[in-house]
Amino acid sequence: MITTEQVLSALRNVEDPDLKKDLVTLNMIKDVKIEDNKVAFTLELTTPACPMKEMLKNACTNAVKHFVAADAEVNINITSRVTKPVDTTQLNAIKNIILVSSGKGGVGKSTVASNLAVTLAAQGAKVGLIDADIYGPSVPIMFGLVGAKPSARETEDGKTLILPIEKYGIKLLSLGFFADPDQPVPWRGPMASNAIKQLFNDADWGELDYLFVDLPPGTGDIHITITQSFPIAGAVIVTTPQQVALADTRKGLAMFQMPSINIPVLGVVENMSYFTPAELPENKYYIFGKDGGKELATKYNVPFLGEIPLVQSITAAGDNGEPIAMDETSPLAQAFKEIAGKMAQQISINNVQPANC
Ligand SMILES: Nc1ncnc2c1ncn2[C@@H]1O[C@H](COP(=O)(O)OP(=O)(O)OP(=O)(O)O)[C@@H](O)[C@H]1O
Repeated sequence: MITTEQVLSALRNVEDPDLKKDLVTLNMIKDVKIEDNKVAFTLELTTPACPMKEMLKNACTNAVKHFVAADAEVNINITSRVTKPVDTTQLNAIKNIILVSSGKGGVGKSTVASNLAVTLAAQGAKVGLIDADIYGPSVPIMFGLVGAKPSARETEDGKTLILPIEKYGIKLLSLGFFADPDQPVPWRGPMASNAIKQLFNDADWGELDYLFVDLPPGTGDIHITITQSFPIAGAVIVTTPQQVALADTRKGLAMFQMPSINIPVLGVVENMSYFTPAELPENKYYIFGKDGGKELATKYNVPFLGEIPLVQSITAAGDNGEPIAMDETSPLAQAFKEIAGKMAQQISINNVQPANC
């Protein structure tokens, strides 16, 4: 007769390679049920985007068969409960705020933010996206919401909350929703900072696992406001491979690592890494240089999250209001899945509670 204790004891031999603890100590094994030689339990991961899902599942099965009974039939149900940084009481229902940043404009920051958001939402995470790009908010275009206006609701204590607009399962707010798309808004520093703060504090976000923030390019007032006003889980840095872009990216990255800002850099994404013609998908032309993003990540000792090729369909999808990662058949959906997985994994590592150590 197999017992729950035997199963748990076997699973103590399976370690989460990132969190460096066994799954039982990490409290990731739930609902163990045993009937004859049938062993069922739930494996609760720290993100639905976990890239090690299959590996951990196999390791659990092997551990039960090896340490308990070779003929055990193991049935594992995988769920997730996204973790949050240790000491955040502010914006409590938002577990992880992720800044998407770039040193230069036009390198694909909004494209990366939108596609990562879509990817995580498709995997079952609760996702929000704030477009804080005061110079050219692109989220309304990328989500087919040009001209959309969010509504508001009154709370019981008389406060007015903006209701984010929901599209593809993502809650969205953009500065672009509050301005005429054809009229440039000459934001002055304090005005822009206040508007951004409102998008966080005066909106009805509900519960979110990940809230992405598409920052303006460079390093400026908005960056300072956000990093000093809210608990940030980390920053994703987007660059292209050219030296001119990398030079600016270095500055952006160094800003997050300054002791006064001190925000974890979750990793570098290299966009427009190479050109691939649709008719010759095997051919890769490194027109802007090779491995610049990877080398930058190595130099600053931060993870390299992945490469995204330069392909026409990305622009077309963005312009049509459907981020490319929504198309599961596109190789880009796979690229974004890998990047999202590595990013979420990095957040989970940073969020390990000291109590577990
Ligand atoms: N990998 C890619 N392949 C082809 N086109 C791309 C790629 N990445 C981004 N683009 C296109 O490049 C343009 C700029 O991208 P995006 O708006 O994401 O950049 P950004 O860094 O957010 O710019 P901004 O500085 O305006 O905020 C868009 O038209 C987008 O569709």
